[in-house]
Amino acid sequence: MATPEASGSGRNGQGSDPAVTYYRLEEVAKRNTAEETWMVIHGRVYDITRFLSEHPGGEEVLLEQAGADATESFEDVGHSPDAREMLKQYYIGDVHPNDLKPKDGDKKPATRMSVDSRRGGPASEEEVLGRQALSGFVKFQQKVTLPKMPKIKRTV
Ligand code: HEM
Repeated sequence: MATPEASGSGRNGQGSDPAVTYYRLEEVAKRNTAEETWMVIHGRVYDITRFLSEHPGGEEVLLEQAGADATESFEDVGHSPDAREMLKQYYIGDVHPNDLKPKDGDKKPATRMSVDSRRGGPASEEEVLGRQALSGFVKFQQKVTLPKMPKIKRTV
């Protein structure tokens, strides 16, 4: 390793599991050849160099994803439970927490929030304008119609 930063993979504190080796995506990206092939699947880093020639789906598809996050491609293929089990043999560590995209767990809630802003997300511009228009209309209606309302005369 050239610089301490580059070898900064190693173990890392900051609320992370000390038993796990964390890798920066920058480091994973360097392992993008048939001589050294790493890939990320669901936030975990795999060294699949020795698996390349054994992959039932062929070497080429793996090399296309080498050094990158292959989660989507891996899932798109609909790999069997056996294939998922195989992953364990090649696991070398986790993606460094600072490099984790808010994707894995947070993507879906974020989408839901944008659809349903009552869950705490910021209201869209249209929604704000809509609310303002509605409240303006109600105020206008009160001003216009209330004075014209007939007074109820008590007869008793
Ligand atoms: C280290 C990660 C991977 C492992 C352990 C793995 C393992 C396997 C296994 C065991 C199969 C046989 C079918 C099954 O059991 O599901 C398979 C098929 C296949 N895999 Fe992977 N795979 C990996 C990554 C990938 C990636 C990243 C891609 C795509 C970019 C991919 C594409 C395919 C394709 C196209 C097939 C053939 C499916 C078919 O012919 O039905 N695999 N893989």
